[in-house]
Amino acid sequence: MNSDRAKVQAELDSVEAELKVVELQLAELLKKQARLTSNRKQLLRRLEKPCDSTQPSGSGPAMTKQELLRYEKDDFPWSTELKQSLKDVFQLSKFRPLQLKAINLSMSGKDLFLVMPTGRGKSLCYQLPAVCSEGFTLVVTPLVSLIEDQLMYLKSIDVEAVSLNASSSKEHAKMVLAEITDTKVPFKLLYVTPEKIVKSKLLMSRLEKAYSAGRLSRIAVDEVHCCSQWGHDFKPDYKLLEILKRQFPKVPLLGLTATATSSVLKDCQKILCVPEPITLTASFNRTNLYYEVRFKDSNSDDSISDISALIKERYKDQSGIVYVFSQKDAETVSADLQKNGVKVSPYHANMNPEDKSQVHRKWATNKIQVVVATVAFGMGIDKADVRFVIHHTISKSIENYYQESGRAGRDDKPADCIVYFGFNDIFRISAMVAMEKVGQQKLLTMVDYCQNVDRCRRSVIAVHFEEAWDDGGCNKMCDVCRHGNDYITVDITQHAKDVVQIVELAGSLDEKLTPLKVTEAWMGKGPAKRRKMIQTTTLSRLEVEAIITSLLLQGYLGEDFSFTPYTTYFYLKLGGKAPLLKNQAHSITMKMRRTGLDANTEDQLAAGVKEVVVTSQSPPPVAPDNSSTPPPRHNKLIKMDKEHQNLARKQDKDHDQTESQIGDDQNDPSAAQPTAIEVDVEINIIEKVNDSASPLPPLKLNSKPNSTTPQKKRRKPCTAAVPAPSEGAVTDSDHQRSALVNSPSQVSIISEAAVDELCDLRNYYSKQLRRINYISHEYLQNQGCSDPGVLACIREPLKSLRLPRGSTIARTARNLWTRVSSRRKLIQR
Ligand SMILES: Nc1ncnc2c1ncn2[C@@H]1O[C@H](COP(=O)(O)OP(=O)(O)OP(=O)(O)O)[C@@H](O)[C@H]1O
Repeated sequence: MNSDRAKVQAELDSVEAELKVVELQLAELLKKQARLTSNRKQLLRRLEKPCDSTQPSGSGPAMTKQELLRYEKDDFPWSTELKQSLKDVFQLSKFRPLQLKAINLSMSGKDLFLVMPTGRGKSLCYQLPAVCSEGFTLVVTPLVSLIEDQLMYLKSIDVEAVSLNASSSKEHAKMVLAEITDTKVPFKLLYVTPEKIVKSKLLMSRLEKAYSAGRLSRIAVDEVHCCSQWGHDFKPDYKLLEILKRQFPKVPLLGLTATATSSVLKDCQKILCVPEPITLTASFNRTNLYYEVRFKDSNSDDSISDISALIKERYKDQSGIVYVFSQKDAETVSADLQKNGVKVSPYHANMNPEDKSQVHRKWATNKIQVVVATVAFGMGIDKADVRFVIHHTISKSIENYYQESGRAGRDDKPADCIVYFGFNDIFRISAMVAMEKVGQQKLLTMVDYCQNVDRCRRSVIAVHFEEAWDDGGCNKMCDVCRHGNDYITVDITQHAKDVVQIVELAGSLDEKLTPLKVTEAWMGKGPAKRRKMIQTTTLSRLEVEAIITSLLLQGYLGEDFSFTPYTTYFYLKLGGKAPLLKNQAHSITMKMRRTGLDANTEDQLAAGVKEVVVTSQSPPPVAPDNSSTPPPRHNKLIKMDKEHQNLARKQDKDHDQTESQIGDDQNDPSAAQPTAIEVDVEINIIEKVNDSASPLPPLKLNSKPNSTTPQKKRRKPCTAAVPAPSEGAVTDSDHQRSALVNSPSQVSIISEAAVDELCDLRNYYSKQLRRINYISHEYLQNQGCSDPGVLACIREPLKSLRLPRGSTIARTARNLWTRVSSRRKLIQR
């Protein structure tokens, strides 16, 4: 009954495990379906409409393409003044794409979201209307430094602008507040930080007065993506800006951003209470920027010397920025570059304001060539001739990367954006963004951008901004398009299993492994104890890291964090897709850059290719038929396989020898019995029990086999009942067994109750051994022998009391007997 239940339970467990795998596969397929459906929708939309760089918001008022085209014209009542001011005030000859349309829409009183890449001239879209309108424009900007930059610029072109922020003096604030309600208000633009709007009741009351008097002509919310938690730069005060539309419903609002996706914009629209804004999105394709990813080697990080060489040679006398991860990195990288003869200065948030503006000034006037900066050096940096932006560490998201790298080439001339991608950096950043809502997700998109070896980099960026750029438009302005398909497609299923096994093993030992520990364990550098239990690899560190990264990206591994008051630790855990690896049919591939792989490594990787190796030059080789032969593995694994085979062969040999010994025994007439019944004691399966073959009536022992595994055949009840011996003292039953003890039960092993007997024998001998051990131990100690070697030697046989798998009853019984005898001899000596 119990064995039936166990059987059913085992089957149920297996069905449940399979169901889990199917569920995961379904989830994967559903995800794929959603992706494809959305892709189809976008493509259909593109087919329906003639192609244009502007995309009216789907949520906006039903404005047709034709109607929107109207706003590109210059026959509006304000058009002449616009043209004049563009030239006279801003000293610009013509509009850039989308500027005129945005300005006309805003001048017409429409609410508008303008999504335009960094450096393309968003500011003009509210500055020019401000100059050409009555009253003033309220501009909400997140940073005081940004405000100061804008004020400086506007002052230089004689446009009156003022600001109110936390650092404004009392007198200045008083003067500005008074001017807001002055009908002869002299300024055209009022810049404020969001917290000023949220916290200053006085400011709000003055703005209400200006609104009633019709003097508040427009509201511009710069960096509007900061409203949304889904954006990469969420700022809590932005969330409270809903007050603007609530208090000033008739004033047109213009939201500006360089990086918002449509879901972020939808969120912003809701937060700002703008019911039906028109969204204009300019193409994000900065055709003059060259994108490249370089790999940092964890063994010998030579990124600094690489960067120094680039700056001194390729970018000689050209201006650039090197972005780093932390303030400390800013100092050290800057010092290292200086040592290498590059004119640089660090820049980070912890510097005092004078030092910051001094560095900014020196860089802007080309007194220093490079600023080594954290992201604090960002918004408002408007130097036209930046020829390179190098990321010493990856950014925390594609949006961040796009914006940071986008500070290059604002003058539309060619410029380079290079990122150094290091395995360890992923986890430094991951720990940093652990508390952010979608921090990990966004970081992984950046990692994917870097790990990618086959898709045009600008089209990866495009997908992120929901644009569709075809690779043809890249003009070899990214490393992938420039160097062709220099990659191999590798089947990493076995590698994945090995890595997952390492993480699984750690989990079972209640251990957490950092990515470094996983890497080292897999490369065979962990503790010897663990090394024995896992499959190690001889792949190079770079490949090992690439595979682990790929498993993280594909969801076979996941992130696990542990927080202390001072730091956040990152560990690897099993990802949601790890159970799929239990399915034999499941396979994983990854594309790996060929450049940098040495021939040996490439062979090792290629050996694991089950499917195809693709390069643009060579046709795909025919996939080997792996139905009968397992795929070759790389050297170390092959070596391990060989070791396993040798061990197996040795075991077979031992087995044969033992069998032949048994054969010899069987030649002994006293032992001449029908063939011994082969019983796998561990799983307790009785192949066949021949009742009639029993020469002696079977012995019935009370104790039952300690096994839960179902048995194939019920044994016949035995008649001769012998009570089990009690622990310690020699009992009557011990004496009853004397026959058994004095001979290795060669007779009983072929009886129909052989298995029962064996188990009972085992119990019996076990107790005997324990007793003998105890006595011998005492005895030896009494004799003054406490030599640990002797004691260990006595104890040793006790450790292996479990019967080996595949052993015959005869062999096992004899083993036990030999042990008992040898112990006895030892005591008697
Ligand atoms: N029509 C134009 N013709 C030539 N230059 C222009 C034009 N419009 C703007 N610019 C210049 O482009 C540069 C960038 O403009 P602006 O600072 O407004 O960009 P932005 O889109 O706001 O960038 P960011 O997102 O970094 O703030 C400025 O130097 C500006 O003078």
